[in-house]
Formats: sequence, structure tokens, C-alpha cells
Amino acid sequence: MSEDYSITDAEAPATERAAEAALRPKVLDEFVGQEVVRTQLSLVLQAAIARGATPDHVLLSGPPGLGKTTLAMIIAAEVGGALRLTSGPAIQHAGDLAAVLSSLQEGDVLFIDEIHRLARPAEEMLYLAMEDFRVDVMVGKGPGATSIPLPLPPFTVVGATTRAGLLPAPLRDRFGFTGHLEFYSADELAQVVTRSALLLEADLTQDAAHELASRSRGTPRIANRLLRRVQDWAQIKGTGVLDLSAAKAALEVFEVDDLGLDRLDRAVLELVCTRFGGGPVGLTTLAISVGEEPETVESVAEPFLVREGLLVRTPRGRAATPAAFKHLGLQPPENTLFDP
Ligand SMILES: Nc1ncnc2c1ncn2[C@@H]1O[C@H](COP(=O)(O)OP(=O)(O)OP(=O)(O)O)[C@@H](O)[C@H]1O
Repeated sequence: MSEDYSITDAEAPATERAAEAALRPKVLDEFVGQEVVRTQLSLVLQAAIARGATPDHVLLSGPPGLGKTTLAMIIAAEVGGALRLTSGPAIQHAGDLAAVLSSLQEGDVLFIDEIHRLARPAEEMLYLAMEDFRVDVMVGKGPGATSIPLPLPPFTVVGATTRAGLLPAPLRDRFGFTGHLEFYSADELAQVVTRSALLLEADLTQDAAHELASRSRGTPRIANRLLRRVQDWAQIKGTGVLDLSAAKAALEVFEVDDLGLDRLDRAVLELVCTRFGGGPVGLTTLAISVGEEPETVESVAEPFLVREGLLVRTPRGRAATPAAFKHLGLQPPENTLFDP
């Protein structure tokens, strides 16, 4: 992704990785929320450890920033294997994957982020590696080429995808366990930032933790990022304490409103409500009016606005709901799409 990201972006730019790494839970017990996945995964791992076997391959699906990479690291730590990290887009050719696979040791965990973006030949090589712990290496070219089977030690693939539906069935079927990560509740996010504040040695009050949680779009990555910005504000402009007034003042400076909308989200919503009378308005017109590319409006601003019930997509374009007018402190017009 580009470095030009917003504070409420659920994806992380490369520059944020070190800050994130410091806040990652290291064991399953420290991982907040996701009760269902945590319970199931814990059983899968404990049973494998008790049998002295490597755990089944694990597929984690869900939106960005909810903890897939963190869980992969925890799996490796719990089973005592080394973690190898790669991603679908990083593997351009089957040979790239063969190189990674042939360097694995018994019990290692191979994390493949964005596994739905693996190229087809690599995907086919992965089927074989996951099922038979074998990779066929091609030697030579043309009619004389032969494939030499190379046995692999038992290992565990942890695949992560934001789009489980895009995964071809043969690949999906090779995962013995699939966990779907859900957005976090405000209480869970308050626990996430409280834990992070301890690690950052920040003096965060409980009401400030809840304020941050309610503006974090259900996403720990965003919650931790807002926490760091409030810490900055408290250090430079405040008393050093991250209390409710510091949280509110900092989030005003960084343009994150009380629902977690950022500048672009609000601009989109305001335009639909005011200039276009609530809509429907076509995506291209909307994007031109807000000075962004249609893809940016569609992929960055819209998903959260739709999820929050502020915007709907109709065959004739985007329309604001009565909740959108209310959030902006505006009076909805007569005769909208939503009139009974
Ligand atoms: N359940 C959790 N408890 C505490 N912190 C969490 C939890 N889930 C995620 N985090 C924190 O949020 C940040 C992002 O998590 P992570 O990188 O694992 O997300 P991800 O789902 O892999 O995102 P992406 O798909 O973009 O790679 C990390 O700093 C991590 O420590």
C-alpha cells in the first residue's frame, strides 16, 4: 500500500511495523477477544502438542488489522517452531515458493499473508506441499525436463486472507482449521489499548480507553494507532496523562470524529447529504466532487460508511441514510429513499 494512508486506515504502512511489533501479544492468553477462534485454535494446538505432531494447516480470514499476523506468530511460539513470513504477492513464480518450502525445518510455521493473491502455479505447488509434504522440482527445459520429488519435513501453513470467498476450493480444503476473525467490541478494544498503554508506559485513564475504543472501527490496529497519537498530544500539548480531555483534543487535531470517521469519510458523507440532497449519486460524480479517485472513495471511505449504516449502495448510486444526516447534525430532506 502507499505511504499516503489515513489515521483510520485498517491496513498498515511499512513504516508502522516496528511500532506494531512492540504491541503484539506473544501468547494466546494475551490475545484479547475473538473468543471462538481462540478457543478452537487453543484446542487444535494443544492436541497437536500432546500428540507430538505438527498442527493442521490454519486459515485465518477477516478484514485487515484484526490480528491474523499476530495469531500466526502466536501459533509458532506455542508450538515452538520458527516462523517464516511471506505473502501471495511476494511469490511471483512457483520457484520462489519452492525456495521457501525447501528451506523449512520440521515444525516450522509458514505464514502466507494475502494467500488469495498467490499465482496459479505457486498455488498448485502449495497443494502438494500441504497435502503430501513434497515439492516437485523441475530440472532442465523443454522435452527433456524432468521433475524430481523433494520431500519436505512436516510443517504448518498459516494462510491469511481478507477474502476467504476468493480462495479456490482445492486450496481452502487443505486447511484443517479455518478461523474467521470478527470486528472487536468497544469493550475488547478498550482492553487492547489498556494493555498497549502499559507497554508504552502511557498513563491512560479508563474513560479515555473507552473513548479511543469507540472511535477505532472495531479494529485493534486503529485503536493502537489512535493511542499513539493521543500519547503524542499528551506529551506535547497536555500534562502527559492520557485522560478523556486529552483523547478528545488529540482526536480533534487528527480529525477522527466520535464514530471513528476521518476527513475523507466525512467529506463524502457531507457531499451526499448536502450537495446531492441525500442521493442517490453515482460513484464517479461523488469522487470528482470530493477530489479523489473513484477507487479511493469505493475502497477507503465507503466500506466503513456502509458498515455503519450511514451510506447505502443502490443501483442508481450512493445514498445517505437518516442516520448519516443525524450524525452530521443535519435535517433529512422530505421524500428520501428511506421514507416509508
Ligand atoms: N486480539 C488482539 N489483542 C491485542 N492486540 C491485537 C489483537 N489483534 C491485533 N492486535 C494488534 O493490532 C495490530 C495489527 O495486528 P495484525 O498485524 O496481527 O493484523 P492483521 O490482521 O495481520 O492485519 P493485515 O491483514 O493488515 O496484515 C498489531 O499491533 C497487534 O498487536
